[in-house]
Amino acid sequence: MSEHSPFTDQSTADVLAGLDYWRSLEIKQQPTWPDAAAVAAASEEIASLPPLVFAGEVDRLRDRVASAARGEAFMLMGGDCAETFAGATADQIRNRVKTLLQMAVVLTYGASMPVIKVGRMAGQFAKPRSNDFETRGDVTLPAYRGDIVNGYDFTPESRAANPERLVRGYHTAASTLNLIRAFTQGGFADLRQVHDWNKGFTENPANARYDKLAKEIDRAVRFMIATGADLGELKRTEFYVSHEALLMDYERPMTRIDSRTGTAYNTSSHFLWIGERTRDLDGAHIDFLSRVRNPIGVKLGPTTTADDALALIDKLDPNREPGRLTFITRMGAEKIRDVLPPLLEAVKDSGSVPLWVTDPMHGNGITTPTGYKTRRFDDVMNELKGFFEAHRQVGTFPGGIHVELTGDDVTECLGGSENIDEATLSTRYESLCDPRLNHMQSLELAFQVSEELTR
Ligand SMILES: O=C[C@H](O)[C@H](O)COP(=O)(O)O
Ligand SMILES: C=C(OP(=O)(O)O)C(=O)O
Repeated sequence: MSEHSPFTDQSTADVLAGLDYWRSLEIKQQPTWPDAAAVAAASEEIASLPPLVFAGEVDRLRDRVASAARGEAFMLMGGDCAETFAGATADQIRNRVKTLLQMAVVLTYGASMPVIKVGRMAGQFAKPRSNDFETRGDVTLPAYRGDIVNGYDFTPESRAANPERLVRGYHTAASTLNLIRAFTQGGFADLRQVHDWNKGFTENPANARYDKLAKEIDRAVRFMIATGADLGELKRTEFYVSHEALLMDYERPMTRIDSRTGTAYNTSSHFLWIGERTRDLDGAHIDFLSRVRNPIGVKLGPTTTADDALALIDKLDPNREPGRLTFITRMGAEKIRDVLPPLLEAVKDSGSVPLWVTDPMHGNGITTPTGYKTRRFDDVMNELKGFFEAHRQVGTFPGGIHVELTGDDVTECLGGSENIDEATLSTRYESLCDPRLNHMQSLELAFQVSEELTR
């Protein structure tokens, strides 16, 4: 079995053998399952269930990512930090899709180019953690690793990793994706309706500063409708899903050989990313994802060197395939202006054209004295601005944003036009892991990014 292989000219047996090569490598952030036989049975069951996405859709997204990397489109990726099984309700899924659609309209105007909409949804159930254990008082239990692994309740039973959750994760992803497809193809995404929702946002006096931009968008949308643009096209929209490819007992059985090409596709999602904690060059996650055809993202934190970025390109995109690789930078507002430009320079000179996306959330976490994990809206915006500045400085294209958000009126991040303060956090803090922007904060961010894009 080869250590690393290109996609072409391989027998099915070789492709399949390659998909298990990661088992011989160091692997991070996996749960300790109490019952190996039960995990094997769950993985086998998942392997027998239908794919969640079709390889042709994955190919189309790769083309879209390629166009964004060339500066001809902009990517919007967003959703929960950790999706939960209980949260896979019609209302919550609708609110998230609605928020992303609203943001996309605003960004489309700012970028004057198509926006690729990707929900961090239908599979974002596994979480990497800083510590394997959590202590409350004198009780220490395994950390919560996402609903696909264990429960959030702080009891030994709930925190034990339970392989039955793997199968439930599949079914919850399936029903979530089914509703997303219904919403985005069945009329809910109608541009005229989305535009009306956005009017609600800017009519709120708290958002008066966006009035001018909102009026310009209004004129542009009305012009488009008046030109008689294809009404069918206004009603539907392309929408993709993504999640962190973390939990191998789920990702491996969801990876199948495409009958059209004989190559491997991870059919759990259109787009998959590798997290900051699992992107070791010689580790299991990088090897496994180097062998699937999906467009792949890699998170790059503040310690990333130019050599790291170049080595990741060689490993994940040896053929320099357009749309294959996305770098999602999450440097922190204080560091991005220093750390990002040298990376952009080095990669620019390498001949490879990855899509550059900013995640302004993960480098800006703080914990309040009362114990709430939160982020300041101003820090998030500061990192976003730093991202645009760095690209302007180097002459590369700032191709997208990746944001933890929800469509609900939660109080998890500080600031924004509603001025959420520390005392308010407790009123509706629902995230089981990291804090998300709420509906209003998400739209406000879209307006500010749109302003940045029009510059
Ligand atoms: O979403 C990202 C990580 O899973 C999260 O930041 C880890 O949080 P922790 O440091 O509380 O484990
Ligand atoms: C864990 C995440 O991010 P990072 O790997 O950048 O910390 C995440 O996006 O959920």
